[in-house]
This record gives sequence, structure tokens and C-alpha cells, in this order.
Amino acid sequence: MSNPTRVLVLNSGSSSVKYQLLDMRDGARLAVGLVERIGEETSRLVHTPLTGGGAERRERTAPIADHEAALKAVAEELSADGLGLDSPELAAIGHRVVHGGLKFSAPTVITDEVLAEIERLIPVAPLHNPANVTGIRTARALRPDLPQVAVFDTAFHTTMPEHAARYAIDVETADAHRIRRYGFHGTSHAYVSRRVAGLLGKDPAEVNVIVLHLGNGASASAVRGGRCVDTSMGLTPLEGLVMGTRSGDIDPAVVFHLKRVGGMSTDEIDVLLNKKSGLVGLCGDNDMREIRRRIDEGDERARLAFDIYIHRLKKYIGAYYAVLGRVDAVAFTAGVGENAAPVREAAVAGLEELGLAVDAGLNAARSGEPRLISPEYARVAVAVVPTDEELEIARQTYSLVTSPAH
Ligand SMILES: Nc1ncnc2c1ncn2[C@@H]1O[C@H](COP(=O)(O)OP(=O)(O)O)[C@@H](O)[C@H]1O
Ligand SMILES: CC(=O)OP(=O)(O)O
Ligand SMILES: [Mg+2]
Repeated sequence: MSNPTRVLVLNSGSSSVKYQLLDMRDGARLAVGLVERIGEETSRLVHTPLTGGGAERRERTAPIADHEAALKAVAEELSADGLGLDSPELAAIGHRVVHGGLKFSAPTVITDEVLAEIERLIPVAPLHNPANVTGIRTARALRPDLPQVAVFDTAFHTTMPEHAARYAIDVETADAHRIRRYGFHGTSHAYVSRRVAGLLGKDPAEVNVIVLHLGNGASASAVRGGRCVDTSMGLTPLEGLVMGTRSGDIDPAVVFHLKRVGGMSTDEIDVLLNKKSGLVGLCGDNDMREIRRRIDEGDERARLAFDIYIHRLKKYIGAYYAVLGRVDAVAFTAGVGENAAPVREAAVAGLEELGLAVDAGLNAARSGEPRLISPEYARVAVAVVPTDEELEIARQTYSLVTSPAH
């Protein structure tokens, strides 16, 4: 039999699992899917096989209690299309792992030791690493013989210089607890910054890009010649931009104040800042579509939430402009960045002196392809680049397991 060429990618989030099965000979997708609202009554699995003509999208709506059950349901759906985890054509499973700490700066074949380290990092990625660990354990139980690879969100950011990665706190304390800026969404920042260079017809080594990854979690990065030099998320994915449910930047003294004066426990404050803040804390909704709908109806709270979101975004564009000195492109990606034209328009508004502008017609157009939305005359290109973390994870996974050293 010829060598197996398929890779299954699992992107396990706090309450969801996104997955794709790809054939690495040409990067073709054989199946894609999503399990959302895991642990709730309203769980939903949407599976789309892409092999053969006329294959239909299937949906399950029975409650799915946890990530283990979610993965088993995914395995069943794949089996129903003859694409099950038992397939001899499967070469590896690639897992998105959010926090890799100091140990991991490249894709890594998962051993018991690697898994133990990912577990050890749970306190610094409490919404993400537990789901990643369950995903890995369940996949290993289903196919113990198959190589499983971890692709870390933090890896791309390990090139940050010390002056960007270190917080200005006591050095001994910081080192003792490995406190520093790690940064996340790195697979997306790497992929998008490379695609932007392609869009400009240039080598990634020649271009400086500000990447704005705006999903439910959101982060900005400054990329100089293909290497990350700064990013907005920190020790954990809580710092930086305003997100769906996370506060992003706040004065750290807010935490002491809530403890001492507000009588809240550390865990309560953690939940407040990670799950009840950001857009949802400001206006009750974390979906940008719903927020825009409310704004159109004249809702003041939704308007203010939007304005706070944009103000923070603009501050990071300015900061990273200064960090890079010369900017060739600003790229918007992920759910909000790819789809919300009003966010892109507002984030760039008033930055003409920096060479930034958006063409209203180009901005309003829709496409699944990377594209420019700045007018011809603008000095800095503004781009919309659909991210593809799954393809990037599959490539890195396949390349590792087929490398001669493996
Ligand atoms: N058509 C759209 N218009 C505006 N915002 C959108 C649209 N589609 C998705 N979004 C936003 O994208 C978010 C999800 O982004 P995504 O990158 O999938 O996040 P995550 O990977 O963190 O789950 C949604 O919460 C919503 O705010
Ligand atoms: C790291 C992170 O915030 O990831 P996500 O956007 O998937 O929540
Ligand atoms: Mg995401």
C-alpha cells in the first residue's frame, strides 16, 4: 500500500471543536465540521463530507456532554462517510494546542511527557488547554498507533525580542513563575502575514505587517519580515484587545480592588474577566452581527460596546505602527475581521495621515479569498485574509511525520 497521506486536524476550543480531514497530496478537504455548545442542552454538530458529488451537510442536535463525547461523535460521522479514524490512509492527527509555554517553539510529536507539559500549562490557558488535553487523550485512545502532533498557538511568537516579551516586574519573581508575554493565535498570525506578502507580490522577508485576528478571542501582532516582534496577548489569552467575553487590557489593580473592596474571590474575578467581560459584559451580546443589528436599531449600549472595541483596536494599530516603523500592510482576519466591514472601516477611520484608508466599495464586497480593501493611492495596504489554522496545522503535522528524522 502507498504511504498514508491524510491528516485529521482537531481545533478544540473551550466549548467547541472544529475539525477538518485533509489529503496532503494537494491539501484537498475531505470533510469539515464543527461541534458547538459542548456541555449545554443545545449542543450541535454540523458535519460536511466533501468527497464525491452531492454529499450533504448533516446536523445533530442531541446534547453533547463534554469534549470526549464530542470527539466520539465526530469519529462516528467520519466513519459514516468511510473516512473513519480506523482508515489506513490516515497519516497523523494534528491538534491545535493553545499554550506551549517555554518548552515548545515548533510542532511536536505528542508523547506522555509532552502531554504532561500541556497539562501543566492549564493554569495559564484555563479556557483552552483542558479541551486540548481531552482532545489528545480521546484521539490517542481511538488510534494509539497513529502519530499525534501538537501545533502550538505560542510557537510563532517565540521570536519576540526580550524587550517585547518581558513585563516590567521584578525579574526574579517573573523568572521563578515563568511570567512573560507568550502570545496566542500564532498559527493564524503566521499564515495571514505570509498570505499578505503573497497578495502584495513580495517575499515575506521583505514585508512588515500588522495582523488583527478578530474572532471570539482576538489578538494583534506586529510581524517584521515574517517574524513576530510583538503581540497583544500575554501570559494568558486575556490581555490586549476587547474580545467576545474577555476584557483585554485593564489596570491590574482592578483585581486587587475587586478582592479588597468588592469582596470577590480570585476565581470569581477570573470568571468575570474571562467570561463575563468584553463585548458580552458591555452589552450582553458577543456576536458582532447582533451588535451591529442593535446599533442599527439605535441601541446605545451596543453602540458604546462597539466604540470601546474599536478604540482599543485603533490603539494597537498605532502602537504596532510605531514598533514596526514602516508598515506595508494591515490585515484583518478571523470571524469578525473577515466578515464585519463596519469594524474594518471604523478601525482605520482617521488614520489617513499614517497612510491608511479603506475603499468603501471594496470593503463592502464579500469573498472567501484574500483581497485588498485599500484604495490605489493608500501608502499602506489594508487586506482581508481568511485565516486557515486547520490547513496550516495539517501542513506542519504532515511535514513533521514525513520528515526523515521522524
Ligand atoms: N457575518 C458576520 N458578521 C460579523 N461578525 C461575524 C460574522 N460571522 C462571524 N462573526 C463574528 O465572528 C465571531 C467568531 O469568530 P471565530 O473566528 O470563528 O472565533 P473563534 O475561533 O474564537 O470561535 C462571532 O462571535 C461573531 O462575532
Ligand atoms: C487563544 C485564543 O484566544 O483562542 P480562541 O480565539 O480560539 O478562543
Ligand atoms: Mg479561533
